[in-house]
Amino acid sequence: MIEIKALTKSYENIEVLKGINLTIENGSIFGIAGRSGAGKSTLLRCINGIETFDLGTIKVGDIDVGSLNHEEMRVFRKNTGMIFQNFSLLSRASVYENIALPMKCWKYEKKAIDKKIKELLELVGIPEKIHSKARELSGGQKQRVAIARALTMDPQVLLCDEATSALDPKSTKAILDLLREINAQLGITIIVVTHEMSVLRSICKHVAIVENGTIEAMGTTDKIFTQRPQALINLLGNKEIVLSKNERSIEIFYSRGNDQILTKLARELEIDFSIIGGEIESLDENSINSVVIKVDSKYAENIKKYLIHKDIMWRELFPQDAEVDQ
Ligand SMILES: Nc1ncnc2c1ncn2[C@@H]1O[C@H](COP(=O)(O)OP(=O)(O)OP(=O)(O)O)[C@@H](O)[C@H]1O
Repeated sequence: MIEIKALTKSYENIEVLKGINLTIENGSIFGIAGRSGAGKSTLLRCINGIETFDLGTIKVGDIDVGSLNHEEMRVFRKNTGMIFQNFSLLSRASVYENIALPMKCWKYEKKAIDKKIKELLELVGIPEKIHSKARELSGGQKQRVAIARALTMDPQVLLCDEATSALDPKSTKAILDLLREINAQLGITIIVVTHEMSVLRSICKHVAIVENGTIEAMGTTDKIFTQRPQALINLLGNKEIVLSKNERSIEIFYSRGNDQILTKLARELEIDFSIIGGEIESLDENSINSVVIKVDSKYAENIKKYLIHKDIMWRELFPQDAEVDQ
């Protein structure tokens, strides 16, 4: 378990983390979201000891990160792998050389290095690239190499700082699938810092939203995206909905198990509605998509009852100042 209590951190006189409290269970995939400058990366760097902090405690398992001396910190860092948006590879070096780096630092034998690199390249799905130069790889392949390098020391925690932000949607999906697989196969706790809602919705079970150095919302991803605390709305921006009198708007959240909900709703209740918005991230088992419908207000209560009966998450959306017939 990672336990952060009352963590504060300043750069010169500016406090960028203002009393962070956070608990992350072992083996979970935990998302940290927030606007640029909110303090997400600083928090991540405090967790793995790259950055010192002023007050509070960070415990990773039974290790009290703030109390480690130089040598203990070196050993501790073996236990936390990290990947970045820009991959941080040596571009002229080969895939083999890039992945071998941490093991060479720890003076592993060549035989052990060869074996580990072979295993890791199988795991990340690019065994044939072992002798390619890093600069010859696509973005997604580079991130696979970075993931392999981050796993060389068999860490229990993998920190991902905007790891998919530089990738196209297809590569993003492939890297997220890989992270999910690594989490399931190796039981590694993964902390994902991102500003992309689709990343949170696709792989994180729990989410914390950081605003200006404090955690303003925290909970399961389902709960955060259905209850939409103010911090999420600030991050997403409000949906613009135009309703005329006698119209209502309902947002319906669904996953792969109930992706036919709209057609069933229309057929079983014998009603018409318009689709006026939505966010379809993917149809993975775990991801939650949403669709916004506009209906005649006389159908609204029946629709809500139907969704409750079917155990489907929903919420009613109100325009700021449209004339809604309450
Ligand atoms: N080394 C540093 N020295 C001084 N100020 C810093 C340093 N690193 C970060 N900051 C400041 O701390 C604040 C938080 O930065 P941080 O990088 O943690 O935010 P972030 O939420 O990760 O943003 P982004 O998504 O843009 O990376 C910012 O105001 C930033 O300018």
